[in-house]
Amino acid sequence: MKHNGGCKAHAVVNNISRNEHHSTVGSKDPMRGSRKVEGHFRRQLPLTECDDSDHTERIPVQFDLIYRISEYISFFLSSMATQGQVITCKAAVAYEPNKPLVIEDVQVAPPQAGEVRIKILFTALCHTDAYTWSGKDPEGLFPCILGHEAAGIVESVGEGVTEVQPGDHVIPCYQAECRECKFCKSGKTNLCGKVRTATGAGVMMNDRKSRFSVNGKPIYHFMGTSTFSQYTVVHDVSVAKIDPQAPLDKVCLLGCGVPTGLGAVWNTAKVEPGSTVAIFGLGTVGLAVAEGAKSAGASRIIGVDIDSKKYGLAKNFGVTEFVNPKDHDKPIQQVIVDLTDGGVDYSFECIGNVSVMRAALECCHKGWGTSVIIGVAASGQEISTRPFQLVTGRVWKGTAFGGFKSRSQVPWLVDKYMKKEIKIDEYITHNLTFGDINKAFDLMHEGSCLRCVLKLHE
Ligand SMILES: NC(=O)C1=CN([C@@H]2O[C@H](COP(=O)(O)OP(=O)(O)OC[C@H]3O[C@@H](n4cnc5c(N)ncnc54)[C@H](O)[C@@H]3O)[C@@H](O)[C@H]2O)C=CC1
Ligand SMILES: N[C@@H](CCC(=O)N[C@@H](CSC=O)C(=O)NCC(=O)O)C(=O)O
Ligand SMILES: [Zn+2]
Ligand SMILES: [Zn+2]
Repeated sequence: MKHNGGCKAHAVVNNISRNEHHSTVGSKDPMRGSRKVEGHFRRQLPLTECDDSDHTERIPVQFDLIYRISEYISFFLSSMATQGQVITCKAAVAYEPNKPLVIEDVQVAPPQAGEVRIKILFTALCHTDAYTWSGKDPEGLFPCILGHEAAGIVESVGEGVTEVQPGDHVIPCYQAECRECKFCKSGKTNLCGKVRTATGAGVMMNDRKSRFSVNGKPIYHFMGTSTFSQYTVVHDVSVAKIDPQAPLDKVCLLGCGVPTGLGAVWNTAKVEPGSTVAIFGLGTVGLAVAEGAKSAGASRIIGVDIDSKKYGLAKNFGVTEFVNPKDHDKPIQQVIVDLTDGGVDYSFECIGNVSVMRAALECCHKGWGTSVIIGVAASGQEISTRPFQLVTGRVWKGTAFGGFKSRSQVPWLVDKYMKKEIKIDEYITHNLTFGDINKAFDLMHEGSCLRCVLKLHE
């Protein structure tokens, strides 16, 4: 007799089926159906139908456990062979601003004290990677290995690392959390000061040197993560250990864009039920703001984008109305003020355009409206408005990683995804292999691409 969905084992079967289905959407994965001992492939095991007897109901659970143990042993043995050694692997090197990334053999040194070497299995591309690659980031250094939205497995750890070990499934976090510095202890911010000077300078804290090189020439790290590499080295305070059952080809998105949008609403703005919200820019970050606002009970969620095609998609994330500034002669802030009886309660800038940041502030309601800057603007750009806008009660804020404390809260976000309480799959519009990374950047500039996930190992 076929299962009817009521048993515990069936829940596991459903979970596996769901992940298997989504992992293949839009993908021509030659590994599909194989038993590759890595991340989400574990889910692609053939499952026998379960029936109502206790015996057959337990089969998928036991199978899953056995597979997890064998996966762990296999990974442990392979990492024994590489621990303490330089690993030569493929990485995408950005040699100069805007010049195509070059996939080549890179030497990755072993982790030193307080460092973790991670085998990156999947990485997505974020607009900030393109921003730094464009040469407009004042902290941008070349040659470097970009990438900061990824998931992988710990290969080896340096001296003194206690919170992760080889085999752990992890998400590298560009925003560290040491729990000891004055930022971490303040309880007022998710920013951490422990390794920030090093990550901004493209090196590791210990010796202020890079762990990456090509034929002896150092290559800079980026954002303390450098996930466009099959192996990377990060500080231990920048590693979130996650549920090993989570599909790494999905939860890699929890390294940046999705938490940023959700957290901007939940942590930074603290949107209340019934609030009105305007979102400028409906890319992944803006759509995650919409998702967060919907879950917070916002009554109206107005999406603003110069690409009208975004509206159809945005409705699925909670956007209730859409405005294209190109359809109006009036300034966009005036359009929104007129639509909302004096302005919205909260607005979010998710583009990185300083003129739009001004509009986002000025479309907020007098007396209490709060605008949150999320977008990253180019070097030399500055924001401006009449101080009267603030004198009359509007509040201007900004957010990094949505105010989430990375090591503590990324695992919580993974659990929320596993419980289907937050979306991830819906943001993934494209899946490509690592060799197609330059094509993935081209796609990013097309309106139809939200997130493109790259598979780093065949
Ligand atoms: N503060 C933080 O922690 C983070 C900031 N970011 C930044 O957030 C921004 C958004 O990132 P993504 O969603 O990945 O980018 P995206 O490029 O996918 O989305 C931007 C959207 O803005 C729209 N747009 C462009 N110009 C516009 C204008 N003048 N008016 C209205 N809409 C306009 C585009 O059509 C697009 O839909 C970027 O600047 C990125 O660097 C990203 C992640 C974290
Ligand atoms: N390097 C840039 C600033 C880039 C920036 O603002 N980064 C965001 C994250 S963007 C992710 O996609 C951030 O969290 N900033 C806080 C931080 O400590 O870096 C510049 O110098 O302008
Ligand atoms: Zn990002
Ligand atoms: Zn800290």
